[in-house]
Amino acid sequence: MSEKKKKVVIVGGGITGLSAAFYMQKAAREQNLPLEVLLIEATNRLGGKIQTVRRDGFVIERGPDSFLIRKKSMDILAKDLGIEGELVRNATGQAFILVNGKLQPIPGGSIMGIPTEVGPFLKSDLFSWSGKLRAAGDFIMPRSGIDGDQSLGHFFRRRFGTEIVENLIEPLLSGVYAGDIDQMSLQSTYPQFYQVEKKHRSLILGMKKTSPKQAPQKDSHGASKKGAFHSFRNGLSSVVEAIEAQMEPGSIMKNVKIDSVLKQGEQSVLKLNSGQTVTADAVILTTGHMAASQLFESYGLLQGLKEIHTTSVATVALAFPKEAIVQDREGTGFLVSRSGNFSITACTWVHRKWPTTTPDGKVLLRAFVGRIGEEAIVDLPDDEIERIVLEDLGNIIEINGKPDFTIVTRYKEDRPQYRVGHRERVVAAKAELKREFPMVKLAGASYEGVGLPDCIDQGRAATDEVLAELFGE
Ligand SMILES: Cc1cc2nc3c(=O)[nH]c(=O)nc-3n(C[C@H](O)[C@H](O)[C@H](O)COP(=O)(O)OP(=O)(O)OC[C@H]3O[C@@H](n4cnc5c(N)ncnc54)[C@H](O)[C@@H]3O)c2cc1C
Ligand SMILES: Cc1c2[nH]c(c1CCC(=O)O)Cc1[nH]c(c(CCC(=O)O)c1C)Cc1[nH]c(c(CCC(=O)O)c1C)Cc1[nH]c(c(C)c1CCC(=O)O)C2
Repeated sequence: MSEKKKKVVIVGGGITGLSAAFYMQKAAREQNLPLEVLLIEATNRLGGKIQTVRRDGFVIERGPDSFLIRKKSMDILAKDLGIEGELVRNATGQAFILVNGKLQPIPGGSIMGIPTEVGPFLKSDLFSWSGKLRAAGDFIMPRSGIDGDQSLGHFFRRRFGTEIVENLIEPLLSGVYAGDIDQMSLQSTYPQFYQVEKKHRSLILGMKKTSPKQAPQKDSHGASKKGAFHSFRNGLSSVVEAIEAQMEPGSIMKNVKIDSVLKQGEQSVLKLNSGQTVTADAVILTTGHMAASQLFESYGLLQGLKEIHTTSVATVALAFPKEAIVQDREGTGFLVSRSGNFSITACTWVHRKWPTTTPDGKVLLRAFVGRIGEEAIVDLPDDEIERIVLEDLGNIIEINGKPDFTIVTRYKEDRPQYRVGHRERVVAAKAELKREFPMVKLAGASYEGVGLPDCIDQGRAATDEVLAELFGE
Protein backbone atom coordinates (compact mmCIF):
# COMPACT_ATOMS: atom_id res chain seq x y z
CA MET A 1 0.00 0.00 0.00
CA SER A 2 1.45 3.34 -0.93
CA GLU A 3 -1.13 5.62 0.71
CA LYS A 4 -0.11 7.97 3.46
CA LYS A 5 -0.32 6.47 6.92
CA LYS A 6 -3.47 7.16 8.93
CA LYS A 7 -2.95 8.41 12.46
CA VAL A 8 -5.11 7.29 15.38
CA VAL A 9 -4.70 8.96 18.76
CA ILE A 10 -5.93 7.24 21.89
CA VAL A 11 -6.41 9.63 24.79
CA GLY A 12 -5.97 8.10 28.27
CA GLY A 13 -3.77 5.22 29.35
CA GLY A 14 -6.16 3.33 31.64
CA ILE A 15 -7.24 -0.21 30.75
CA THR A 16 -9.67 1.09 28.09
CA GLY A 17 -7.05 3.12 26.24
CA LEU A 18 -4.36 0.48 26.66
CA SER A 19 -6.48 -2.30 25.23
CA ALA A 20 -7.62 -0.06 22.35
CA ALA A 21 -4.00 0.80 21.55
CA PHE A 22 -2.78 -2.78 21.88
CA TYR A 23 -5.48 -4.24 19.63
CA MET A 24 -5.14 -1.39 17.13
CA GLN A 25 -1.40 -2.06 16.71
CA LYS A 26 -2.01 -5.81 16.57
CA ALA A 27 -4.52 -5.34 13.73
CA ALA A 28 -2.16 -2.98 11.90
CA ARG A 29 0.65 -5.56 12.11
CA GLU A 30 -1.47 -8.54 11.17
CA GLN A 31 -3.29 -6.83 8.31
CA ASN A 32 -0.36 -4.73 7.20
CA LEU A 33 -2.37 -1.52 7.53
CA PRO A 34 -0.79 1.91 6.92
CA LEU A 35 -1.56 3.00 10.47
CA GLU A 36 0.23 4.90 13.20
CA VAL A 37 -1.09 4.67 16.76
CA LEU A 38 -0.28 7.19 19.48
CA LEU A 39 -1.46 6.84 23.08
CA ILE A 40 -1.41 10.02 25.15
CA GLU A 41 -1.60 9.83 28.95
CA ALA A 42 -1.79 12.86 31.24
CA THR A 43 0.10 11.40 34.21
CA ASN A 44 3.57 9.90 34.42
CA ARG A 45 2.30 6.31 34.50
CA LEU A 46 -0.02 4.01 32.59
CA GLY A 47 -2.84 1.98 34.14
CA GLY A 48 -5.25 4.70 35.28
CA LYS A 49 -7.18 3.21 38.19
CA ILE A 50 -5.11 0.03 38.04
CA GLN A 51 -2.14 0.52 40.32
CA THR A 52 -0.24 -2.28 42.03
CA VAL A 53 2.30 -1.49 44.73
CA ARG A 54 4.91 -4.20 45.34
CA ARG A 55 6.47 -3.60 48.69
CA ASP A 56 8.25 -5.74 51.34
CA GLY A 57 7.06 -8.93 49.63
CA PHE A 58 3.42 -7.73 49.46
CA VAL A 59 1.42 -7.25 46.27
CA ILE A 60 -0.99 -4.41 47.08
CA GLU A 61 -3.72 -3.08 44.82
CA ARG A 62 -4.58 0.58 45.27
CA GLY A 63 -7.60 0.31 42.94
CA PRO A 64 -9.29 -2.74 41.39
CA ASP A 65 -8.07 -6.09 42.70
CA SER A 66 -9.55 -8.54 40.17
CA PHE A 67 -12.07 -9.12 37.40
CA LEU A 68 -15.01 -11.41 36.82
CA ILE A 69 -14.07 -14.65 35.07
CA ARG A 70 -17.45 -14.95 33.38
CA LYS A 71 -16.74 -11.75 31.45
CA LYS A 72 -14.15 -13.15 29.09
CA SER A 73 -12.16 -10.26 27.66
CA MET A 74 -9.43 -9.84 30.30
CA ASP A 75 -8.55 -13.53 30.09
CA ILE A 76 -8.43 -13.18 26.31
CA LEU A 77 -6.22 -10.09 26.59
CA ALA A 78 -3.90 -11.97 28.96
CA LYS A 79 -3.63 -14.74 26.39
CA ASP A 80 -3.01 -12.29 23.55
CA LEU A 81 -0.21 -10.77 25.66
CA GLY A 82 1.26 -14.18 26.54
CA ILE A 83 0.76 -13.70 30.29
CA GLU A 84 -2.10 -16.16 30.88
CA GLY A 85 0.30 -18.24 33.00
CA GLU A 86 0.23 -15.40 35.55
CA LEU A 87 -3.51 -15.64 36.17
CA VAL A 88 -4.63 -16.55 39.69
CA ARG A 89 -8.13 -17.29 40.95
CA ASN A 90 -9.44 -16.11 44.31
CA ALA A 91 -8.96 -18.76 46.91
CA THR A 92 -12.35 -18.65 48.56
CA GLY A 93 -15.68 -17.44 47.29
CA GLN A 94 -17.37 -16.74 50.62
CA ALA A 95 -17.95 -13.12 51.60
CA PHE A 96 -19.87 -11.68 54.56
CA ILE A 97 -22.17 -8.77 55.30
CA LEU A 98 -21.93 -6.79 58.50
CA VAL A 99 -25.46 -6.26 59.81
CA ASN A 100 -26.23 -5.14 63.38
CA GLY A 101 -22.52 -5.36 64.22
CA LYS A 102 -22.26 -9.04 63.23
CA LEU A 103 -20.66 -10.71 60.24
CA GLN A 104 -23.15 -12.95 58.45
CA PRO A 105 -22.22 -15.13 55.46
CA ILE A 106 -23.83 -14.20 52.15
CA PRO A 107 -26.30 -17.06 51.58
CA GLY A 108 -25.17 -19.63 49.05
CA GLY A 109 -26.88 -19.78 45.68
CA SER A 110 -27.55 -16.06 45.54
CA ILE A 111 -26.75 -13.94 42.51
CA MET A 112 -26.32 -10.29 43.47
CA GLY A 113 -28.52 -11.11 46.46
CA ILE A 114 -31.26 -12.82 44.51
CA PRO A 115 -31.88 -16.28 45.90
CA THR A 116 -31.73 -19.14 43.42
CA GLU A 117 -31.98 -21.68 46.25
CA VAL A 118 -34.44 -21.20 49.07
CA GLY A 119 -32.69 -23.37 51.72
CA PRO A 120 -29.69 -21.13 52.47
CA PHE A 121 -31.99 -18.08 52.63
CA LEU A 122 -34.30 -19.65 55.14
CA LYS A 123 -31.28 -20.54 57.31
CA SER A 124 -29.60 -17.14 57.01
CA ASP A 125 -29.43 -14.83 60.04
CA LEU A 126 -29.24 -11.82 57.73
CA PHE A 127 -33.04 -11.49 57.71
CA SER A 128 -35.96 -11.79 60.11
CA TRP A 129 -38.76 -14.25 59.43
CA SER A 130 -41.04 -11.44 58.35
CA GLY A 131 -38.32 -10.25 55.93
CA LYS A 132 -38.07 -13.77 54.50
CA LEU A 133 -41.84 -14.01 54.16
CA ARG A 134 -41.97 -10.67 52.36
CA ALA A 135 -39.21 -11.82 49.98
CA ALA A 136 -41.28 -14.91 49.17
CA GLY A 137 -43.80 -12.43 47.74
CA ASP A 138 -41.60 -12.59 44.62
CA PHE A 139 -43.19 -15.95 43.81
CA ILE A 140 -46.61 -14.39 43.34
CA MET A 141 -45.86 -10.72 42.58
CA PRO A 142 -46.93 -9.65 39.06
CA ARG A 143 -44.53 -8.00 36.62
CA SER A 144 -43.91 -4.30 37.21
CA GLY A 145 -45.22 -3.32 33.81
CA ILE A 146 -42.57 -0.56 33.56
CA ASP A 147 -41.13 -0.41 30.07
CA GLY A 148 -38.43 2.24 30.36
CA ASP A 149 -35.66 2.49 32.92
CA GLN A 150 -36.26 2.33 36.70
CA SER A 151 -34.04 2.46 39.77
CA LEU A 152 -32.55 -0.72 41.16
CA GLY A 153 -34.03 0.23 44.54
CA HIS A 154 -37.55 0.49 43.16
CA PHE A 155 -37.24 -2.77 41.26
CA PHE A 156 -35.82 -4.85 44.12
CA ARG A 157 -37.86 -3.30 46.96
CA ARG A 158 -41.02 -4.08 45.05
CA ARG A 159 -40.09 -7.70 44.46
CA PHE A 160 -38.37 -8.59 47.76
CA GLY A 161 -39.20 -5.91 50.35
CA THR A 162 -36.96 -3.52 52.25
CA GLU A 163 -35.12 -5.92 54.50
CA ILE A 164 -33.56 -8.11 51.80
CA VAL A 165 -32.62 -4.96 49.92
CA GLU A 166 -30.97 -3.20 52.88
CA ASN A 167 -29.21 -6.22 54.36
CA LEU A 168 -28.04 -7.91 51.20
CA ILE A 169 -28.77 -6.42 47.78
CA GLU A 170 -27.80 -2.82 48.61
CA PRO A 171 -24.44 -3.75 50.22
CA LEU A 172 -23.60 -6.00 47.25
CA LEU A 173 -24.38 -3.23 44.79
CA SER A 174 -22.34 -0.78 46.89
CA GLY A 175 -19.56 -3.34 46.55
CA VAL A 176 -19.55 -2.77 42.83
CA TYR A 177 -20.68 0.81 42.22
CA ALA A 178 -20.33 2.67 45.54
CA GLY A 179 -23.68 4.15 44.50
CA ASP A 180 -27.21 4.92 45.65
CA ILE A 181 -29.51 2.03 44.87
CA ASP A 182 -32.51 4.36 44.65
CA GLN A 183 -30.87 6.35 41.85
CA MET A 184 -28.99 3.64 40.00
CA SER A 185 -30.28 2.48 36.64
CA LEU A 186 -31.57 -1.06 36.28
CA GLN A 187 -31.15 -0.84 32.52
CA SER A 188 -27.48 0.18 32.61
CA THR A 189 -26.34 -2.10 35.46
CA TYR A 190 -28.29 -5.35 35.51
CA PRO A 191 -30.67 -5.37 32.51
CA GLN A 192 -30.75 -9.19 32.72
CA PHE A 193 -32.84 -8.96 35.92
CA TYR A 194 -35.42 -6.91 34.08
CA GLN A 195 -35.43 -9.48 31.27
CA VAL A 196 -35.87 -12.33 33.77
CA GLU A 197 -38.87 -10.56 35.33
CA LYS A 198 -40.33 -9.93 31.92
CA LYS A 199 -39.94 -13.54 30.84
CA HIS A 200 -40.47 -15.52 34.06
CA ARG A 201 -42.28 -12.99 36.29
CA SER A 202 -40.68 -14.34 39.50
CA LEU A 203 -37.00 -13.38 39.78
CA ILE A 204 -36.24 -16.32 42.09
CA LEU A 205 -37.81 -18.89 39.76
CA GLY A 206 -36.44 -17.20 36.65
CA MET A 207 -32.87 -16.98 37.99
CA LYS A 208 -33.07 -20.61 39.06
CA LYS A 209 -34.06 -21.60 35.55
CA THR A 210 -31.45 -19.47 33.80
CA SER A 211 -28.43 -20.08 36.11
CA PRO A 212 -25.99 -22.85 35.20
CA LYS A 213 -27.42 -26.23 36.23
CA GLN A 214 -24.33 -27.89 37.63
CA ALA A 215 -23.93 -26.92 41.27
CA PRO A 216 -20.43 -25.75 42.18
CA GLN A 217 -18.59 -27.17 45.16
CA LYS A 218 -20.34 -25.94 48.32
CA ASP A 219 -19.27 -25.35 51.89
CA SER A 220 -21.35 -25.82 55.03
CA HIS A 221 -23.25 -22.57 54.41
CA GLY A 222 -24.10 -23.73 50.91
CA ALA A 223 -21.84 -21.01 49.50
CA SER A 224 -19.70 -21.51 46.44
CA LYS A 225 -16.11 -22.14 47.47
CA LYS A 226 -14.57 -21.49 44.11
CA GLY A 227 -13.82 -17.89 43.35
CA ALA A 228 -15.53 -16.01 40.54
CA PHE A 229 -12.56 -13.67 40.01
CA HIS A 230 -9.17 -13.72 38.37
CA SER A 231 -6.17 -11.51 38.98
CA PHE A 232 -2.46 -11.77 38.18
CA ARG A 233 0.12 -13.28 40.51
CA ASN A 234 2.05 -10.00 40.69
CA GLY A 235 -1.02 -7.79 40.59
CA LEU A 236 -3.17 -6.19 37.92
CA SER A 237 -0.35 -3.87 36.87
CA SER A 238 1.11 -6.95 35.13
CA VAL A 239 -1.34 -6.42 32.28
CA VAL A 240 -0.40 -2.74 32.05
CA GLU A 241 3.31 -3.56 32.01
CA ALA A 242 2.83 -6.26 29.37
CA ILE A 243 0.98 -3.89 27.05
CA GLU A 244 3.55 -1.13 27.57
CA ALA A 245 6.37 -3.57 26.77
CA GLN A 246 4.66 -4.77 23.58
CA MET A 247 3.66 -1.40 22.17
CA GLU A 248 5.81 -0.17 19.33
CA PRO A 249 8.61 2.22 20.35
CA GLY A 250 7.55 5.85 20.30
CA SER A 251 3.82 5.11 20.38
CA ILE A 252 3.21 6.25 23.98
CA MET A 253 3.43 9.80 25.34
CA LYS A 254 3.15 10.24 29.12
CA ASN A 255 2.95 13.40 31.21
CA VAL A 256 1.04 15.14 28.44
CA LYS A 257 -2.55 16.22 28.80
CA ILE A 258 -4.97 16.92 25.98
CA ASP A 259 -6.54 20.33 26.57
CA SER A 260 -8.93 20.59 23.63
CA VAL A 261 -9.98 19.04 20.35
CA LEU A 262 -10.50 21.16 17.25
CA LYS A 263 -11.93 20.31 13.90
CA GLN A 264 -9.86 20.66 10.74
CA GLY A 265 -11.67 19.26 7.73
CA GLU A 266 -12.07 15.54 8.30
CA GLN A 267 -9.26 15.52 10.85
CA SER A 268 -9.07 16.46 14.51
CA VAL A 269 -6.37 18.65 15.99
CA LEU A 270 -5.52 17.85 19.58
CA LYS A 271 -4.01 20.66 21.65
CA LEU A 272 -1.60 19.39 24.28
CA ASN A 273 -0.68 21.16 27.51
CA SER A 274 2.93 21.11 26.32
CA GLY A 275 1.93 23.63 23.66
CA GLN A 276 2.25 21.06 20.85
CA THR A 277 -0.58 19.98 18.59
CA VAL A 278 -1.23 16.55 17.12
CA THR A 279 -3.37 15.98 14.03
CA ALA A 280 -5.34 12.75 13.96
CA ASP A 281 -7.51 10.91 11.44
CA ALA A 282 -9.35 9.28 14.32
CA VAL A 283 -9.43 9.71 18.10
CA ILE A 284 -10.55 7.33 20.86
CA LEU A 285 -11.30 9.25 24.04
CA THR A 286 -11.02 7.11 27.18
CA THR A 287 -10.51 9.87 29.73
CA GLY A 288 -13.71 9.63 31.73
CA HIS A 289 -16.81 11.64 30.87
CA MET A 290 -16.02 14.88 32.73
CA ALA A 291 -12.69 15.32 30.94
CA ALA A 292 -14.35 14.40 27.63
CA SER A 293 -17.03 17.06 28.04
CA GLN A 294 -14.40 19.67 28.94
CA LEU A 295 -12.48 18.93 25.75
CA PHE A 296 -15.53 19.86 23.67
CA GLU A 297 -16.67 22.81 25.78
CA SER A 298 -15.93 25.41 23.09
CA TYR A 299 -18.14 23.54 20.60
CA GLY A 300 -20.91 23.11 23.17
CA LEU A 301 -20.77 19.36 22.56
CA LEU A 302 -20.93 16.52 25.10
CA GLN A 303 -22.18 18.90 27.77
CA GLY A 304 -24.96 16.43 28.66
CA LEU A 305 -22.26 14.09 29.95
CA LYS A 306 -21.85 16.43 32.92
CA GLU A 307 -25.13 15.01 34.21
CA ILE A 308 -23.41 11.69 34.87
CA HIS A 309 -22.69 11.88 38.59
CA THR A 310 -19.44 10.80 40.13
CA THR A 311 -18.59 9.75 43.64
CA SER A 312 -15.40 9.62 45.68
CA VAL A 313 -13.93 6.59 47.41
CA ALA A 314 -10.65 5.70 49.07
CA THR A 315 -8.97 2.40 49.74
CA VAL A 316 -6.82 1.77 52.80
CA ALA A 317 -4.41 -1.15 52.68
CA LEU A 318 -3.06 -2.21 56.08
CA ALA A 319 -0.17 -4.67 56.45
CA PHE A 320 0.06 -6.38 59.85
CA PRO A 321 2.19 -9.01 61.50
CA LYS A 322 0.07 -12.18 61.66
CA GLU A 323 -0.18 -12.15 65.46
CA ALA A 324 -1.90 -8.76 65.42
CA ILE A 325 -5.10 -10.07 63.86
CA VAL A 326 -7.29 -12.50 65.71
CA GLN A 327 -9.84 -13.56 63.19
CA ASP A 328 -12.00 -16.60 62.91
CA ARG A 329 -13.60 -16.41 59.48
CA GLU A 330 -12.56 -18.04 56.25
CA GLY A 331 -13.59 -15.71 53.47
CA THR A 332 -12.71 -12.97 51.04
CA GLY A 333 -13.98 -10.18 53.23
CA PHE A 334 -17.15 -8.31 54.07
CA LEU A 335 -19.45 -5.51 53.03
CA VAL A 336 -21.02 -3.14 55.54
CA SER A 337 -24.77 -2.48 55.40
CA ARG A 338 -25.71 1.18 55.59
CA SER A 339 -27.80 0.73 58.71
CA GLY A 340 -24.84 0.52 61.12
CA ASN A 341 -22.66 3.24 62.58
CA PHE A 342 -19.53 2.49 60.56
CA SER A 343 -17.45 4.58 58.19
CA ILE A 344 -15.88 1.69 56.31
CA THR A 345 -18.06 0.33 53.52
CA ALA A 346 -16.18 -2.92 52.98
CA CYS A 347 -13.01 -4.78 53.87
CA THR A 348 -11.12 -7.48 51.99
CA TRP A 349 -9.06 -10.08 53.82
CA VAL A 350 -6.52 -9.85 51.03
CA HIS A 351 -4.20 -12.56 52.39
CA ARG A 352 -7.13 -15.01 52.24
CA LYS A 353 -8.68 -13.88 48.97
CA TRP A 354 -5.28 -13.72 47.22
CA PRO A 355 -2.78 -15.78 49.25
CA THR A 356 0.07 -15.00 46.82
CA THR A 357 -0.08 -11.29 47.77
CA THR A 358 1.10 -11.63 51.32
CA PRO A 359 4.39 -12.96 52.74
CA ASP A 360 4.32 -15.71 55.39
CA GLY A 361 3.77 -14.41 58.88
CA LYS A 362 1.84 -11.33 57.65
CA VAL A 363 -1.77 -10.30 57.16
CA LEU A 364 -3.04 -7.82 54.57
CA LEU A 365 -6.39 -6.07 54.98
CA ARG A 366 -7.92 -3.54 52.59
CA ALA A 367 -10.75 -1.34 53.74
CA PHE A 368 -12.93 0.93 51.60
CA VAL A 369 -14.35 4.29 52.69
CA GLY A 370 -16.64 6.69 50.87
CA ARG A 371 -19.76 6.07 48.87
CA ILE A 372 -22.54 8.25 47.64
CA GLY A 373 -23.67 10.47 50.53
CA GLU A 374 -20.65 9.49 52.68
CA GLU A 375 -17.83 11.12 50.78
CA ALA A 376 -16.45 13.72 53.21
CA ILE A 377 -14.17 11.12 54.77
CA VAL A 378 -12.18 10.85 51.54
CA ASP A 379 -10.92 14.44 52.05
CA LEU A 380 -9.48 13.79 55.51
CA PRO A 381 -5.70 13.46 55.90
CA ASP A 382 -4.21 9.96 55.59
CA ASP A 383 -3.56 9.48 59.31
CA GLU A 384 -7.11 10.49 60.18
CA ILE A 385 -8.58 8.05 57.64
CA GLU A 386 -6.28 5.35 59.02
CA ARG A 387 -7.44 6.09 62.58
CA ILE A 388 -11.12 5.84 61.63
CA VAL A 389 -10.55 2.61 59.69
CA LEU A 390 -8.65 1.01 62.57
CA GLU A 391 -11.34 2.03 65.04
CA ASP A 392 -14.07 0.50 62.83
CA LEU A 393 -12.09 -2.68 62.19
CA GLY A 394 -11.38 -3.01 65.90
CA ASN A 395 -15.13 -3.15 66.52
CA ILE A 396 -15.56 -5.96 64.00
CA ILE A 397 -12.48 -8.16 64.33
CA GLU A 398 -9.96 -8.38 67.16
CA ILE A 399 -6.79 -6.41 66.44
CA ASN A 400 -3.86 -6.51 68.87
CA GLY A 401 -1.16 -4.30 67.48
CA LYS A 402 -0.36 -1.64 64.94
CA PRO A 403 0.01 -2.05 61.18
CA ASP A 404 3.57 -2.31 59.80
CA PHE A 405 2.48 0.20 57.18
CA THR A 406 -0.66 1.64 55.57
CA ILE A 407 -1.36 2.87 52.03
CA VAL A 408 -4.27 5.26 51.46
CA THR A 409 -5.46 5.88 47.89
CA ARG A 410 -8.15 8.39 46.93
CA TYR A 411 -10.37 8.33 43.85
CA LYS A 412 -11.89 11.79 43.92
CA GLU A 413 -15.04 12.36 41.89
CA ASP A 414 -13.83 9.52 39.79
CA ARG A 415 -16.36 6.71 40.14
CA PRO A 416 -19.08 7.17 37.51
CA GLN A 417 -22.64 6.54 38.66
CA TYR A 418 -25.02 4.89 36.22
CA ARG A 419 -28.26 6.56 37.24
CA VAL A 420 -31.73 6.14 35.78
CA GLY A 421 -31.60 7.37 32.18
CA HIS A 422 -27.86 6.66 31.84
CA ARG A 423 -28.18 4.81 28.57
CA GLU A 424 -30.06 7.68 26.93
CA ARG A 425 -27.37 10.17 28.04
CA VAL A 426 -24.64 7.98 26.52
CA VAL A 427 -26.56 7.39 23.31
CA ALA A 428 -27.19 11.15 22.97
CA ALA A 429 -23.50 12.01 23.51
CA LYS A 430 -22.35 9.45 20.98
CA ALA A 431 -24.91 10.70 18.46
CA GLU A 432 -23.67 14.30 18.90
CA LEU A 433 -20.13 13.22 18.17
CA LYS A 434 -21.17 11.15 15.18
CA ARG A 435 -22.80 14.24 13.74
CA GLU A 436 -20.10 16.83 14.50
CA PHE A 437 -16.88 14.84 15.00
CA PRO A 438 -17.52 11.46 13.33
CA MET A 439 -13.94 10.28 13.80
CA VAL A 440 -13.92 10.80 17.57
CA LYS A 441 -15.14 7.84 19.66
CA LEU A 442 -15.95 7.57 23.37
CA ALA A 443 -15.02 4.49 25.39
CA GLY A 444 -14.44 3.58 29.02
CA ALA A 445 -15.90 3.18 32.47
CA SER A 446 -18.20 6.21 32.21
CA TYR A 447 -20.32 4.70 29.48
CA GLU A 448 -21.05 1.02 29.04
CA GLY A 449 -19.79 -0.87 32.08
CA VAL A 450 -17.32 -0.18 34.88
CA GLY A 451 -15.76 -3.65 35.18
CA LEU A 452 -12.29 -4.09 33.72
CA PRO A 453 -13.56 -6.58 31.09
CA ASP A 454 -16.33 -4.10 30.12
CA CYS A 455 -13.66 -1.43 29.63
CA ILE A 456 -11.61 -3.78 27.43
CA ASP A 457 -14.74 -4.59 25.40
CA GLN A 458 -15.36 -0.87 24.85
CA GLY A 459 -11.74 -0.23 23.88
CA ARG A 460 -11.86 -3.06 21.36
CA ALA A 461 -15.24 -2.02 19.98
CA ALA A 462 -13.97 1.53 19.38
CA THR A 463 -10.88 0.10 17.70
CA ASP A 464 -12.99 -2.07 15.38
CA GLU A 465 -15.21 0.88 14.53
CA VAL A 466 -12.25 3.13 13.70
CA LEU A 467 -10.53 0.45 11.61
CA ALA A 468 -13.71 -0.23 9.66
CA GLU A 469 -14.21 3.49 8.98
CA LEU A 470 -10.59 4.13 8.00
CA PHE A 471 -9.90 0.97 6.01
CA GLY A 472 -13.25 -0.70 5.32
CA GLU A 473 -14.80 -0.73 1.84
C1 LIG B 1 -11.28 1.42 44.37
C2 LIG B 1 -11.73 0.78 43.10
C3 LIG B 1 -11.94 -0.59 43.05
C4 LIG B 1 -12.35 -1.19 41.87
N1 LIG B 1 -12.48 -2.55 41.84
C5 LIG B 1 -12.71 -3.18 40.66
C6 LIG B 1 -12.63 -4.60 40.56
O1 LIG B 1 -12.29 -5.28 41.54
N2 LIG B 1 -12.90 -5.18 39.37
C7 LIG B 1 -13.22 -4.45 38.25
O2 LIG B 1 -13.46 -5.04 37.20
N3 LIG B 1 -13.26 -3.09 38.30
C8 LIG B 1 -13.00 -2.45 39.47
N4 LIG B 1 -13.00 -1.08 39.53
C9 LIG B 1 -13.36 -0.31 38.32
C10 LIG B 1 -12.22 -0.21 37.32
O3 LIG B 1 -11.00 -0.07 38.01
C11 LIG B 1 -12.39 1.01 36.40
O4 LIG B 1 -13.71 1.09 35.91
C12 LIG B 1 -11.43 0.95 35.21
O5 LIG B 1 -10.11 0.73 35.67
C13 LIG B 1 -11.53 2.23 34.41
O6 LIG B 1 -10.65 2.18 33.32
P1 LIG B 1 -10.64 3.33 32.21
O7 LIG B 1 -9.47 3.07 31.31
O8 LIG B 1 -11.96 3.46 31.57
O9 LIG B 1 -10.39 4.69 33.03
P2 LIG B 1 -9.15 5.15 33.93
O10 LIG B 1 -8.45 4.00 34.52
O11 LIG B 1 -9.68 6.19 34.83
O12 LIG B 1 -8.15 5.81 32.85
C14 LIG B 1 -8.36 7.06 32.27
C15 LIG B 1 -6.99 7.66 31.96
O13 LIG B 1 -7.15 8.87 31.24
C16 LIG B 1 -6.17 9.81 31.65
N5 LIG B 1 -6.63 11.15 31.29
C17 LIG B 1 -7.66 11.85 31.82
N6 LIG B 1 -7.78 13.06 31.20
C18 LIG B 1 -6.81 13.11 30.26
C19 LIG B 1 -6.42 14.10 29.29
N7 LIG B 1 -7.09 15.26 29.16
N8 LIG B 1 -5.37 13.83 28.48
C20 LIG B 1 -4.70 12.64 28.57
N9 LIG B 1 -5.03 11.68 29.47
C21 LIG B 1 -6.07 11.90 30.30
C22 LIG B 1 -6.10 9.56 33.15
O14 LIG B 1 -4.91 10.06 33.71
C23 LIG B 1 -6.20 8.03 33.23
O15 LIG B 1 -4.94 7.41 33.20
C24 LIG B 1 -12.60 -0.42 40.70
C25 LIG B 1 -12.41 0.97 40.75
C26 LIG B 1 -11.97 1.57 41.92
C27 LIG B 1 -11.74 3.05 41.95
C1 LIG C 1 -17.88 -8.85 48.79
C2 LIG C 1 -17.28 -7.67 48.09
C3 LIG C 1 -17.73 -7.14 46.83
N1 LIG C 1 -16.99 -6.05 46.52
C4 LIG C 1 -16.06 -5.85 47.50
C5 LIG C 1 -16.23 -6.82 48.52
C6 LIG C 1 -15.47 -6.82 49.81
C7 LIG C 1 -14.87 -8.07 50.24
C8 LIG C 1 -14.15 -8.85 49.22
O1 LIG C 1 -13.24 -8.32 48.57
O2 LIG C 1 -14.57 -9.99 49.08
C9 LIG C 1 -15.05 -4.79 47.47
C10 LIG C 1 -15.36 -3.74 46.50
N2 LIG C 1 -15.16 -3.83 45.14
C11 LIG C 1 -15.59 -2.72 44.51
C12 LIG C 1 -16.13 -1.87 45.51
C13 LIG C 1 -16.79 -0.54 45.23
C14 LIG C 1 -15.99 0.60 45.66
C15 LIG C 1 -15.48 1.39 44.55
O3 LIG C 1 -16.12 1.50 43.54
O4 LIG C 1 -14.41 1.93 44.75
C16 LIG C 1 -15.99 -2.50 46.74
C17 LIG C 1 -16.41 -1.98 48.10
C18 LIG C 1 -15.60 -2.49 43.07
C19 LIG C 1 -16.02 -3.61 42.17
N3 LIG C 1 -16.27 -4.90 42.53
C20 LIG C 1 -16.61 -5.62 41.42
C21 LIG C 1 -16.54 -4.77 40.27
C22 LIG C 1 -16.69 -5.19 38.80
C23 LIG C 1 -18.02 -5.69 38.39
C24 LIG C 1 -18.15 -5.93 36.91
O5 LIG C 1 -17.24 -6.42 36.19
O6 LIG C 1 -19.24 -5.60 36.42
C25 LIG C 1 -16.20 -3.51 40.76
C26 LIG C 1 -16.10 -2.22 39.98
C27 LIG C 1 -16.95 -7.07 41.42
C28 LIG C 1 -17.86 -7.49 42.52
N4 LIG C 1 -17.68 -7.15 43.84
C29 LIG C 1 -18.68 -7.76 44.58
C30 LIG C 1 -19.51 -8.52 43.68
C31 LIG C 1 -20.71 -9.33 44.13
C32 LIG C 1 -18.98 -8.35 42.39
C33 LIG C 1 -19.46 -9.00 41.12
C34 LIG C 1 -20.63 -8.32 40.53
C35 LIG C 1 -21.30 -9.10 39.41
O7 LIG C 1 -21.32 -10.36 39.44
O8 LIG C 1 -21.87 -8.44 38.51
C36 LIG C 1 -18.88 -7.65 46.05
